[in-house]
Amino acid sequence: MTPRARVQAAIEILDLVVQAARTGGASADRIVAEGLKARRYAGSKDRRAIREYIYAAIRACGPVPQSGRAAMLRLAQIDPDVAVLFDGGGYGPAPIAADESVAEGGIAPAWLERALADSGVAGDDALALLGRAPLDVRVNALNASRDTIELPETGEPLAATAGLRFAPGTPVERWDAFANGEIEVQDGGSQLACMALGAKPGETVIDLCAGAGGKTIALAAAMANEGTLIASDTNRDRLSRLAPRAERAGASIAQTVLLDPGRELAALDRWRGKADAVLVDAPCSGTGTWRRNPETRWRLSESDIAKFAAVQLRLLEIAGELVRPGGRIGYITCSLLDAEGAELVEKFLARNPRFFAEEVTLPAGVARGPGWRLSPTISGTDGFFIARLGTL
Ligand SMILES: C[S@@+](CC[C@H](N)C(=O)[O-])C[C@H]1O[C@@H](n2cnc3c(N)ncnc32)[C@H](O)[C@@H]1O
Repeated sequence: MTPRARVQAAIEILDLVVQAARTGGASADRIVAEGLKARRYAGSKDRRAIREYIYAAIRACGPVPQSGRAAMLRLAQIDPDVAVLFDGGGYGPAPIAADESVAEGGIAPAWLERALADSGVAGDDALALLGRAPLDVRVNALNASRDTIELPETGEPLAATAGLRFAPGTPVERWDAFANGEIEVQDGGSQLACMALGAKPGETVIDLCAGAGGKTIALAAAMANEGTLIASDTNRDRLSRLAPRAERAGASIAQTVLLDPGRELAALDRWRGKADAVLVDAPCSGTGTWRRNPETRWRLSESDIAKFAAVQLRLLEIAGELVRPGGRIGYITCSLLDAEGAELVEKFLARNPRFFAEEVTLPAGVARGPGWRLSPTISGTDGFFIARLGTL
């Protein structure tokens, strides 16, 4: 394919991405994968180039663009190599008309950019949310150690004690060490967030929002596979993906418990007041993960933030019911909005005087209100808010 034909293919796939963002349809990753698969004539280099054009255009637009073409025209405004391909040549995009609408630039829709700035994320800190994410792995302490593991490439040690960083695109999932459960793909920020809970061998730990178990298997490693580790979630599909991952990692103590939305405590009743530690990796707006999913910023509306905060508060209350006196809650969101982080935890603490904020001191990050902040500029990781709440 010629470069201009690649740009035109990117525009067509972007149209679907934009439409899905407006209507709550499939993720950009899925649409791009399907769009590339459908273009049988595209070779591997073409596919890579088309994908890069698509994600560069997504990153270049702040608010949701009018169309795929408007998004690509925004990219053309800042990248002359793209602009020259709008020359009317065969299979390429039509030349740019004088009065054509071009998508707006920026970090995110204006209300969201303001909310981030109000939460102390502006300028370069905000821009870095749209950078390209590195590829981090966690060496699984159940099967290997960071100091002695032998891998096909040398990774850069991270602040997280078991973390190694590789260049994006490194085929770690094809390495023997991955198949053997010696390494897991996990952002360094997620690794630090798990460390904050301080799970120990022999404890009873509940990973309340376990999803497909990324953090559960890190907790099993921290617990040296000794104790009780409950992985619960309301989403059956995600939870069903946990068992094969846990098996590969040798995380034999992980037990899954499917929760009924609205009646979560029913299935967890036997651990009420008994857990040493509860991890609440709450559903959130995901503002800290735009490096991986940049189009998700087009899917958020102002009212979503209040809805997430209500769920987060409720999940903290559930965790409060599960934790034993003297136990602790680890609260994590991959959002940098205070409404889902510092302010949310303050609200929980005001309503639950039995709990208090414990000091979080991780090897990377900075204090933020009653908790801790990680971000691409602060810690070189995805953005997170982490709090550790002790109880009397
Ligand atoms: C940020 S994700 C968790 C990611 C996971 N811990 C990991 O490390 O891969 C949030 C999870 O919360 C779950 N969730 C949403 N509402 C819930 C509820 N009421 N009770 C438990 N889990 C819930 C979602 O299904 C989702 O899997």
